[in-house]
Amino acid sequence: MVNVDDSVSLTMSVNDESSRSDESLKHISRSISLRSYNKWSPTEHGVTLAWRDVSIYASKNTQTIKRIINNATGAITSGSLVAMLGGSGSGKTTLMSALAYQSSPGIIINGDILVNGCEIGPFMRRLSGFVHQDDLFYGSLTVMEHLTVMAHTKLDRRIQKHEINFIIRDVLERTGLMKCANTRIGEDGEGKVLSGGEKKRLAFATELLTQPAILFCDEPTTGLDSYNAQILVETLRELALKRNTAILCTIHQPSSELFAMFDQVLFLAEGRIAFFGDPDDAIEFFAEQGYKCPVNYNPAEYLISVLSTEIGTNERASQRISSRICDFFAVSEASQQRDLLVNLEMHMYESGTYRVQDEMKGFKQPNWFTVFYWLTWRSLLTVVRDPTTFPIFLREIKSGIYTTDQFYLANIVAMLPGLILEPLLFVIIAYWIVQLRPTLFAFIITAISSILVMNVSTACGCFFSAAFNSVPLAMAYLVPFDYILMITSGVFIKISTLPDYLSWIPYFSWIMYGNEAMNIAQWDGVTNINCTSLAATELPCYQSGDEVLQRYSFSSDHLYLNLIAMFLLYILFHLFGYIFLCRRTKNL
Ligand SMILES: Nc1ncnc2c1ncn2[C@@H]1O[C@H](COP(=O)(O)OP(=O)(O)OP(=O)(O)O)[C@@H](O)[C@H]1O
Repeated sequence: MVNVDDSVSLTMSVNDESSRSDESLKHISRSISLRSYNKWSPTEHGVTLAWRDVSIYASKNTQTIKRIINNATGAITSGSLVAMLGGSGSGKTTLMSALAYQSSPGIIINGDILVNGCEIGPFMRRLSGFVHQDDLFYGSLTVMEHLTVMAHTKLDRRIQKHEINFIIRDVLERTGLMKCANTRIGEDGEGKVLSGGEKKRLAFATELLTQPAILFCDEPTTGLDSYNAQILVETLRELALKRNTAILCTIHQPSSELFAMFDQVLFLAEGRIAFFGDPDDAIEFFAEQGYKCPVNYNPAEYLISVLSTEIGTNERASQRISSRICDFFAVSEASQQRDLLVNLEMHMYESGTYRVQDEMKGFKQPNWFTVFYWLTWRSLLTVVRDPTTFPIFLREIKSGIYTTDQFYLANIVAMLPGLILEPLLFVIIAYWIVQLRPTLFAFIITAISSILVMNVSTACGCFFSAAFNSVPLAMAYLVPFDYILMITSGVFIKISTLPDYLSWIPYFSWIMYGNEAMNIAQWDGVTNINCTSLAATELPCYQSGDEVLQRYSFSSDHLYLNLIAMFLLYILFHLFGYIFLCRRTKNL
């Protein structure tokens, strides 16, 4: 175990060996003073996120592997606001996702990524927040409703209700959203809803609920005008300073003012680091390489354009330029300064035996039923106000807010009231208009059968939606499946006349079960059907209810079996739906 004194003396010895300037010593010892090394406690002492020789590959299949990041080394410390810049496709999102432990399936990462001398792992979900470029929300909820659900599903279970309310108010104030607390989030293209800037701030507010030690933001200013972009970066700066949070943002073409607001800037070119240091030093470094930013020019835009690969005739020449700049940076003073900090972290990693669990076990997940309750509440609001979308579920599952079973059950429970009330209302109205059998028993069986048919149909829909990735594909299978079950429901074909190889199909037809149960309720025990009004027609005359049932190959003995069969089909479809949903979230 390494203690504070060891770490400081280690800094000194590293410093002596490398004969670094006083300034670099000051820089390093500033980060050391933020924490002690005899206990792994990023939430208490702040974080240093360091990565060394990180290469990232994407594999489409076993034959094709593409290198996206090439030997990147760097570190960010608590309280600093760092921007990652580079041309489109230079690897910003890929590197940031890897640092946040949020890489997609098929991405291979080589190299070391450490938080306070510990290899990153699933604990990053607790320790960090990730603000995605595209804001996905349940548009039918208000800002307050959204934050309430998120707070109850993300925060420690021991936090009291009044404390949760205080935390929500605090993040609303911090992000300037107090005035729109009761505004509907809304979908794009709707009337009076949150603006783009407010939605972006809501995405931050959601992440800030857990007070993350590290915050990753993927292009937070994209889509905002320069005024809103500046306000947002100011909010981030304040957060870094006051809460000691380490913040890493990827950013596209920031204005000169925005560029100067970052503590450090990291330039990527074709997966390599072209510069990492102060914004002013970046301008100076590029000028030393012969790329002096012209007066009245936006420096970030100019430096990115120097590093960007021009497609076409100049492609090779521009690749050579960016590669040369990366080579120069690798041996520059700024790079060596950064390496000191990274090497120290690596030393901690190699010699320390930190117990990540000690820090993480202090956190108590909200209990299963609390999460289930809040998801059900959100689903109910959404069902009543607006249907929802799948991408939000995938994102929230990926960030570990809840589990698939909680989500699936919550949605079933939220749908139930509608799926009971709707068929019940239909039966109450239609039953008496059509003048069906006027007994309470017949009425109850008809109502129960209708409710079960409706629920099994929805369960079947859930199963198909979970099993297929796209609506058209799900429909391509669902529609013929539905027709087959309808045809074999007993109304169109006498079931006993089906050929042997098709005779099993009605067993899967909940429409047949519902139809048989309702027919039994109407005809069982009827003995005297009056056929006089049919005399003039050629329709056959059935004298008793039994004869009617036989006409459809139904049997009055099957009444309760039909109801049980529909219930079993309901369970079966939901079970398969759940299994397929789990399959789709397995590799997230
Ligand atoms: N899973 C993947 N499989 C194959 N290639 C990938 C994968 N992810 C990223 N890439 C490729 O890696 C390169 C870098 O992508 P990345 O999204 O990290 O770039 P970026 O700098 O964030 O770009 P932009 O600014 O346009 O969002 C791109 O060429 C992209 O096509």
